[in-house]
Amino acid sequence: MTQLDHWQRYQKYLSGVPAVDLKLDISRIRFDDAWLAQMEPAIQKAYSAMSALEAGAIANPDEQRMVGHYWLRTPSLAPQPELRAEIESTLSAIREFAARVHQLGAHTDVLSIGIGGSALGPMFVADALGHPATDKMRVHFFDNTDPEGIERVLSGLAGRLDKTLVLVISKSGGTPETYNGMVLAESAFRRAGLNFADHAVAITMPGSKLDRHALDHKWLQRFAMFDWVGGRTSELSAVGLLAAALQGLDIDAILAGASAVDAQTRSTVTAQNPAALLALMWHSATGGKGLKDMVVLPYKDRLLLFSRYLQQLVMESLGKRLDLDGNRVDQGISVYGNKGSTDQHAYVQQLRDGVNNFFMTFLRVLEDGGDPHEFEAGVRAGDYLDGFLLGTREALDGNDRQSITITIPRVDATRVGALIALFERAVGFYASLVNINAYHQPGVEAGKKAAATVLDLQKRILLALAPSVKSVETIAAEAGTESIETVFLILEHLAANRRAKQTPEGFAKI
Ligand SMILES: O=P(O)(O)OC[C@H]1O[C@](O)(CO)[C@@H](O)[C@@H]1O
Repeated sequence: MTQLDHWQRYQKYLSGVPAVDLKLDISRIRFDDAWLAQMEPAIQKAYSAMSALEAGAIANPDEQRMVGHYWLRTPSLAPQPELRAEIESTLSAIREFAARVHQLGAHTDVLSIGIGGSALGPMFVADALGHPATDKMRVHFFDNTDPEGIERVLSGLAGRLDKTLVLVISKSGGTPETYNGMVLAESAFRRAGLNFADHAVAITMPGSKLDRHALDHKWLQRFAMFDWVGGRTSELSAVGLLAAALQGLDIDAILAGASAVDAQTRSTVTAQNPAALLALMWHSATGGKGLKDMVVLPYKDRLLLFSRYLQQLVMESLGKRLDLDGNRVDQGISVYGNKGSTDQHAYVQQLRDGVNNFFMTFLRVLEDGGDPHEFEAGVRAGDYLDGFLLGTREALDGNDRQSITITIPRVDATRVGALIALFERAVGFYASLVNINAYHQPGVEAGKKAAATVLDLQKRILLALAPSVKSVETIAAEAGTESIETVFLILEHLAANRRAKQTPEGFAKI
């Protein structure tokens, strides 16, 4: 393809959301008009499915749930007046609560405890939009059950726990990692002579285990999560908005950015629908079978966590064994990436020259910000950054590596909302194209059950341990299992934590 061909193709397929100055360039994916025409009936079907979903259909058939994250930013679209009222009253409660906290000035820090969709969105938004000089409160996260990780965050809050507000976020209200984080936070407050309830806020479904705990212990406040919002699409519910409002971020602009993208991506004219084009490009690049990975490379430090956020949104939504008709399909698209140009000094070598098993999604931010220092005549740090992006895009293309480029003017609240909405809808469209349910996660449930089985086995192993050394095989038999390997691995962990004694012959009680 000549340089003139590139220019013409770029102009021909450029789309975007003018209301938020977002552009989508798909010209470096190798598709043609004939392929687009062939996909048109499938994408029209996806539009119909999406419109039914937005009208309140049971779009998650396995769990018999509506899927309503689009209503969060346009409550007037909610299919029932009670739902609209719930969204609006929760939003008002968030605004009022944050304003009150800021006004009282008693809290300087926020500790957000959650995992998966109850952490990745809040972490991404806090990092993308926060600034130490302007944030009204500092935000910290527990997003795991790693005791050392938790201790590290707590030590960063030492001396300020009395000024720390704790948000415990769990849609289900029963996620073990979040529960453990909550218990460890409670005990840190207790050790500091503080009443945890005076600092604690729950964000969960009404009636959940967490909701009952918060109610029983008279926590400061409870915010509702809705049954019809999935964890990975919950950033624009109380899950993400409360922490953002406390941090002092413009949550109305986040919602407006998302709403603007929603409005445009409801178009059934494919050339004017960037979310549909994105989904179609994923299909073209991966053969509709996940044959290539999605590498997400924002050339902007503030967007570093976007790829992590997208990892859950895309992979938990699209990674499915069965399609909607029950056929085995083993679907999904793998997502990874950090940021440019940093990653050019890490794995981009393989992308350019090695195995061609990916397509790139560049995120380009036009305004540089920061110090306009010129390193040489007319050349600033931001010129290097953009130059590296453009150069890498070209170099990859030159070696038959495909890419998509999304351009925004700056990383601000509007654009962050816009990016979230763009990818949420692209995921929904792609799921329709490959006929899967994007809104359940049966595989994760299996992992949770397996972990519970391991913990249960550990209890029996502890009972089987005695002062005299027993072989692993004996302990396994006494614990009532044939999984000798798992028994050994559990004992190895217990011994490393001085909860069992390991000898060459086996294990004993300490
Ligand atoms: O908000 P919850 O219910 O604690 O769930 C956290 C995460 O766990 C999952 O259910 C699966 O692990 C995610 O889908 C979800 O975002």
